Amino acid sequence: MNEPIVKLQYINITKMQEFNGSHQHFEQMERKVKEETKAAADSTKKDKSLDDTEMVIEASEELEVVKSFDELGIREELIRGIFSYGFSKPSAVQQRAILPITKKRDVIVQSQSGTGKTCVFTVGALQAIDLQLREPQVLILSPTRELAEQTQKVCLALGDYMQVKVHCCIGGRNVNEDVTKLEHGTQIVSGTPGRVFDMIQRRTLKTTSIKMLVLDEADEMLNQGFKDQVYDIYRYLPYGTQCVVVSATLPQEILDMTNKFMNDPVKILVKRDELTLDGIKQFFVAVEKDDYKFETLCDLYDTLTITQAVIFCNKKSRVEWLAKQMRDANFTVSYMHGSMPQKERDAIMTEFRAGQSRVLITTDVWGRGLDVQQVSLVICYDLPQNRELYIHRIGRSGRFGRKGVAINFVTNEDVRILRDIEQYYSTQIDEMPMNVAELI
Ligand SMILES: Nc1ncnc2c1ncn2[C@@H]1O[C@H](COP(=O)(O)OP(=O)(O)OP(=O)(O)O)[C@@H](O)[C@H]1O
Repeated sequence: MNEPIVKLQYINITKMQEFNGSHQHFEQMERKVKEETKAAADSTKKDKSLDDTEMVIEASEELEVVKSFDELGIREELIRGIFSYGFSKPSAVQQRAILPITKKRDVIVQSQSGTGKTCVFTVGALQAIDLQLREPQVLILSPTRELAEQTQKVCLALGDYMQVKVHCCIGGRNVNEDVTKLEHGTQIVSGTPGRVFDMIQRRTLKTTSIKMLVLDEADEMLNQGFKDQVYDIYRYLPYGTQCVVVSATLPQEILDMTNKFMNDPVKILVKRDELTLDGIKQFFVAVEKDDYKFETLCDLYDTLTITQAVIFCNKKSRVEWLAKQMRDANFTVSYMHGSMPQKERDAIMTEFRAGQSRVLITTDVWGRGLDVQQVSLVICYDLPQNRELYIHRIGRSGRFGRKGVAINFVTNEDVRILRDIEQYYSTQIDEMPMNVAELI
């Protein structure tokens, strides 16, 4: 299908330009620099805008660019929620993608990791619901329980002034809790496909009033592991349900699949050679053999703890093994994977989000969507098993314009895989410099 592609390019506007070189503004500039230094030090502050980062977005049609949240035409209480959450200005993707969702169009939203896609669909969802109606009206599906929970929290925070009821419907939790919440006024459901489908089949989750389906991390949701479940759920939704599909990576075969359930969607896409962010520096360490990785990691421990770090392994058993090795060598690390009891997973997430643990060893259960702004270093102890995962893993650092560093441990056999990733995304992965700590 040949669709017109409108290319919108946003070039860096330097801070100096804002002041136009005028001496009268010197004091103002000095104040601004001071303010910015303070803001940079407070890395949890959420007032940065990705609008002044170079971004290339491709859209399937001319899109209105809405430069402020006020201009979106959304409900007053929602605007209040957005501002009190700390968002002052929409990012590039938010400026383009929220409006078509509020106009009830089907939308495919791709943008680099950490650029604010969650806000796009949560604002869309919160605007869509009828607050008088105490029934599920929006269903948001995510591939992991932690991500579904994070999304629920963002919905609740942005919808703080709307008295909205948002339920997180995920496996590993008591079914009775779902039953109570779903039967008592839930308006937005954020969940994982297995439990959501279970609740639909039990008729606990009523689908008759659902008007919007969001597939977050859509390429993962439409992959073999989840596809059938997602289609099963889709069959229960009312005809004409609006559909929003979101991810940092959307390979062509996934875009092709969306034709089956989307109606003339607005497509906001990013070319693969624009997908890696300049703010995330990518490196490799040549370790020759797998046996040498552990020592390399120990050498890097001080660097890991400068802020927070996530270390990715490809297998759960490997996560456990590595955590034990590190602990035996007297390093403090926490670890998490998908076969741990949910209570334990929750506790580890809470600890890591609070900064009480600084180094997390994990699998790709942590690869997608999870947002901890303090993470500035990602280590691929094992290289990821596909190209998409690489983008998602490194995107756990450098959130919303912050600096990030990704370090890949590469054995002789891995070199080819890393070069393939480098070529595929037209990006640069250099040998790790000695002063890597300074980049964090
Ligand atoms: N307009 C904004 N102003 C300030 N901070 C924002 C804004 N929008 C989003 N953020 C923050 O940016 C961070 C990244 O946002 P989010 O998790 O939505 O990214 P994402 O694009 O969904 O990433 P991923 O591809 O990894 O899922 C979050 O901490 C969020 O609170």
